[in-house]
Amino acid sequence: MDFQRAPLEPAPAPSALSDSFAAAALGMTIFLACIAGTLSRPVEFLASFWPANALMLGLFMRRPGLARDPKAWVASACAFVFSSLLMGDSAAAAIWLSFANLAGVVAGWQFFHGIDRNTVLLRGTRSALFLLCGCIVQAAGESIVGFPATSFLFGGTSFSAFFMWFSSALMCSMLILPIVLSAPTLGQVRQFSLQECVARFKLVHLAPLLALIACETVAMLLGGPGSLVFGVPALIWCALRYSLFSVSLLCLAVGVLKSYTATLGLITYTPDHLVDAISLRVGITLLSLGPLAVASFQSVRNELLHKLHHAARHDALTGVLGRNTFIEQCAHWLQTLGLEQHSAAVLMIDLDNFKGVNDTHGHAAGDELLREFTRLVMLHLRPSDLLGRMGGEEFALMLPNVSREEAREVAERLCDATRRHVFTFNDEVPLHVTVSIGVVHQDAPPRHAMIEQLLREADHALYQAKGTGRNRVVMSAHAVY
Ligand SMILES: Nc1nc2c(ncn2[C@@H]2O[C@H](COP(=O)(O)OP(=O)(O)OP(=O)(O)O)[C@@H](O)[C@H]2O)c(=O)[nH]1
Repeated sequence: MDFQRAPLEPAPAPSALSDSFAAAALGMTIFLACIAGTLSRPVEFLASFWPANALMLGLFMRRPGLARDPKAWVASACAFVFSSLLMGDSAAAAIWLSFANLAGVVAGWQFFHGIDRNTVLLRGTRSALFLLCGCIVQAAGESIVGFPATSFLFGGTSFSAFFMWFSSALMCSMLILPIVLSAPTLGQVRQFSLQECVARFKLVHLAPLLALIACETVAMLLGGPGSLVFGVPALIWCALRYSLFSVSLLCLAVGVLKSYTATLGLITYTPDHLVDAISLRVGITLLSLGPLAVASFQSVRNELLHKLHHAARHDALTGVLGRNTFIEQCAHWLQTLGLEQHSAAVLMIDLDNFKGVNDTHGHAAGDELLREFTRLVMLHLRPSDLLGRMGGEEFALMLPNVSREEAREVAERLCDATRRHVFTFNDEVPLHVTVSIGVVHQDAPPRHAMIEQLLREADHALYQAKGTGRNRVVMSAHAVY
């Protein structure tokens, strides 16, 4: 499914102000990236590391609405031209080079535009392969337009100019794009809790990173052509343990390190060392492909496992705990917190004459009623309360640390709220339903108290509520010993 071709999701329509702000922010980001890239220029040749184009393409892929906004293109074009002029290029060179940069982004955007969004955002099993192809297309786009300018400006053959540009663009895209695509959203950053992170941290989590540092140190000390891949096992280990974003950052760090240490070994990124420079850049590009493929595969797998785990533990219709999970969690509470002599109440809740709803309004309406009823109940619960669907139209609720009176009050409130609530299905006739509730309360549940016993007592009370006319709460007189 992940490689199925489908248009990217349309972005929500932002306001004109936020549109302009986004375009201006993009222009400023591109400008700064261009300045940073220009600083990596060897004398009399193109920059050896140029992150601006991949950054622009990545932002477009993350926010497709931006790519459809002409203001974003104008802001980026201005950023390319002004930064080039600022760094001393002639007007003709600035315009030509900027045009080449934009041509690469257009080519990359055209490639990724029709691909399934999960695949584009590196959450598909074939994402890494699509990423490589997209980077090749982007690099080809900019180098085809830009290489005549290079040989014109800096001399050398057209052949060397093309391949120098192509290999540099390919490496930059492969190192920068995954970072932009997997970077956490603002919402995720806001949710991030440093305290939680520190609490979960174990020294063993650092092992893959330390292994990578060790491998790269040995690679630097030993040198030689094979040293390019010394870090691969450690990078794969990182890909198995860390998030895709972290792995992308590590690939960038390793790529930049390799690129830099090669210059100490006297490779220069000019046509003087054409073959070595191209070979190294393609090597770095392919080096990060493996870890990125593993990391994106891992993120797909983790997401699926999370969904599977959630589906196994929750009721598919209402989203509350399933029967087994409810019993498991209540048992856990009794075994742990119950030891500290807390009190607890268990409520069995059953909609009255639900069969009539199904018969009169249809099964779909019955389903919708169950969903809405669940939402209604949830409004009256504390975060520590547990709600589970025991089957059909029967729910169980565990209220930890409540007195007998409080438990009765909660049950009465639920009964009352259900009676008053108007259920509607697809604008049809409004419907009123009632609920019967059986409650068992226990002061200081004994250690051996079984949730099954409590449920049985609550069920017995529910049976009495049904037998005495429904739409009521019955408190069990029994306690579990
Ligand atoms: N729509 C829908 N109906 C369900 C679901 N699960 C069980 N039912 C129906 O719920 C109805 C329960 O009927 P009964 O056990 O007779 O209960 P009741 O009609 O509520 O009567 P009392 O409990 O005695 O008040 C049956 O018709 C089941 O088919 C479900 O997931 N969705």
